[in-house]
Amino acid sequence: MAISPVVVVDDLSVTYDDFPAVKSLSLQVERGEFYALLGTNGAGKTSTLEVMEGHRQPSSGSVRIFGESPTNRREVRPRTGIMLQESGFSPDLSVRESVGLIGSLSGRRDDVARVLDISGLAHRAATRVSQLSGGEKRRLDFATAVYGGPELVILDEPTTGLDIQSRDALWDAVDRLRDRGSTIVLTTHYLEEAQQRADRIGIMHQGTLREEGTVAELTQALPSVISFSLPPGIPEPPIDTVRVGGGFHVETFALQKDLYLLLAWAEDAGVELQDLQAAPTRLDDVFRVISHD
Ligand SMILES: Nc1ncnc2c1ncn2[C@@H]1O[C@H](COP(=O)(O)OP(=O)(O)OP(=O)(O)O)[C@@H](O)[C@H]1O
Repeated sequence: MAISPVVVVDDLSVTYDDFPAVKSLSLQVERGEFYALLGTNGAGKTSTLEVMEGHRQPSSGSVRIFGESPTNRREVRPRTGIMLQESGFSPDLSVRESVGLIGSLSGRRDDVARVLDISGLAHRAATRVSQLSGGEKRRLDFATAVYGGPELVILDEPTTGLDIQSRDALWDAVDRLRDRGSTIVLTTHYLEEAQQRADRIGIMHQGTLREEGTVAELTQALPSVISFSLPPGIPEPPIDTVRVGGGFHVETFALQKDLYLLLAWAEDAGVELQDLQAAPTRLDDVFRVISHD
């Protein structure tokens, strides 16, 4: 029997007054998959996630989570952990009490001390929420989302405002959830996080999904770049170059072959290639092309 996708977004539109924020968006996230939804500011990512979370009604189209409407809280909530961009905690509760309370409302079970530990909040367990720093509040958001190891975890810009150690700790915790089979939906403006971790990436711009695929699929349409400088008086190498500033760029779909040609020429001519760099196409490059208009 085929396993149905965990998230199905079908022809979704979200309109605010007359403004179309999400336009006919369709995507699916399979069980165990890590899906990153990327896009420019205002592309419609949060609006899409809010419908997935059951916090917003679609203007048209539909979203199904585990085959159910996201507003069917009894079915969906115990299986879904959500880290919003902003969430409301009672300022007078301690961190331990907040995780225990919100965790138990999810209908899942867990050991509060364990959750505090993986979220980097063990040393703040007795601190009141009102006394947490911005980064510590993000960790608390994360703690409540991963409480009980939900089957689906939705993370809306989870690492914004976190220092590098906290980011590493957060991704370690997400890796452990994935090892146990959880499905992850992420939005982030840190493209390298998506490039390193996501199985598939969707790139939104102005309300529509412009591209979708693995990192390899998304980057293959754009060339890799070799860049270098030459000492004065040296003739140009026998491959197509573009002058950029004081140096040269080679745009290529055959990185290994062209790099070899360049290095062989430099070796034969006794030329030192200065500032040599050979970079495969990055997600940033794809993102820039898509979000140009
Ligand atoms: N409640 C609202 N009322 C009116 N317009 C809204 C509302 N919420 C969002 N918008 C508009 O809808 C568009 C999409 O917003 P959304 O927050 O979904 O984008 P986003 O991709 O998450 O952006 P960012 O990366 O900046 O968080 C934006 O132009 C935003 O101004």
